[in-house]
Amino acid sequence: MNLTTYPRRVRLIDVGPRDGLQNEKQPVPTAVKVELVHRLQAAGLREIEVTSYVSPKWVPQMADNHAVMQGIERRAGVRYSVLTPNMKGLEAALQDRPDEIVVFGAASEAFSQRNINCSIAESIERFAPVVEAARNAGIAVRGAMSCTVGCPFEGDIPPERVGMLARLMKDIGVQRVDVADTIGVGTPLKVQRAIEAVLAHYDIDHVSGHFHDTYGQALANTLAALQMGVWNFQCSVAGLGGCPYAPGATGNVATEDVVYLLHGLGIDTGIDLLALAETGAWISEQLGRPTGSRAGRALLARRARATSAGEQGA
Ligand SMILES: CC(C)(COP(=O)([O-])OP(=O)([O-])OC[C@H]1O[C@@H](n2cnc3c(N)ncnc32)[C@H](O)[C@@H]1OP(=O)([O-])[O-])[C@@H](O)C(=O)NCCC(=O)NCCSC(=O)C[C@@](C)(O)CC(=O)[O-]
Repeated sequence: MNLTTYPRRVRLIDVGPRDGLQNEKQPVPTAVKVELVHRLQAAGLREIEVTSYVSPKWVPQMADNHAVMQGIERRAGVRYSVLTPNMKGLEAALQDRPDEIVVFGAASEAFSQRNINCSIAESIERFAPVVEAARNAGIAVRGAMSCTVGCPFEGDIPPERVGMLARLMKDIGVQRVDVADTIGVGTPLKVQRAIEAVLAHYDIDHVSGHFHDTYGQALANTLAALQMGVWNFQCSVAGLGGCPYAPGATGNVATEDVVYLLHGLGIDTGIDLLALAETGAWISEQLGRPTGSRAGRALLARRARATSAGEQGA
């Protein structure tokens, strides 16, 4: 039997505090965001996307970026990243010393206009000085690439457009890129083609997968990316989230579900799955709804059954 070789370890970036919470209608208290970061790092996450320095008129939920960054107790070995769409965002972020900033562009013109109010070409012009200033300040730079398989306004996006965006990101000095299926319409082959187009410009160690789960394909897409050797993924605890400018899209694939898949494949993540499931249940309770993670729900239910059986046996 020809068994596929998977990476031996995988690095997960939990984007729950940022992507997960940015679309919440009710204000989420700063203290809850800070505690979420603390719980994620206690569960073993080594990369956390904490907040974004965007216009509070566009995304009110992230208006407390400074307070969140100042509130977290940083752990050695954990990388804290933040989104910065322009120089104004970077200047604000620099005061809080993130380890990494994220510029975010799109492979779709229509989405770029709706999300950041400019064309793809203009976005790259805006990002260039942001990338340069961040790198001069010793801060790493990631580039999020939205709509790499489909766009809520333009439909299917051909891989060549994704490759073109990756080249533009590379040209301005972005060190690694995320291949994002913003609205979760991708299926494994489409996702693999998008990644393949990016691999013409970035090596496999500098490409990550970011899959929303709208059509229930995110785990299959994760597996398809793993089969290509991708070993960095973004996901969101409890499956929180979605972009306010991507109508109809649901949250990211739940971190717990990805960890369950990876551990089942014998891949090391350094994450304590039960602690992560508890974190997913906790943040969902704070938001007043059940967790969106199936693995998280199942694990906690199994533990509750075991506890109750133990109590009855005692
Ligand atoms: C990019 C802008 C700012 C352009 O917005 P704009 O209106 O074109 O900006 P502007 O430069 O004309 O400025 C207009 C006003 O915004 C202020 N402003 C300008 N910049 C900032 C800033 N950085 N921080 C705070 N305020 C800012 C600026 O000071 C001014 O304030 P006013 O004079 O009117 O009071 C706006 O479109 C914006 O904030 N967009 C953010 C959209 C966003 O955050 N989307 C979600 C994140 S992306 C995502 O979720 C996808 C991802 C990454 O997860 C991957 C995937 O799944 O696809």
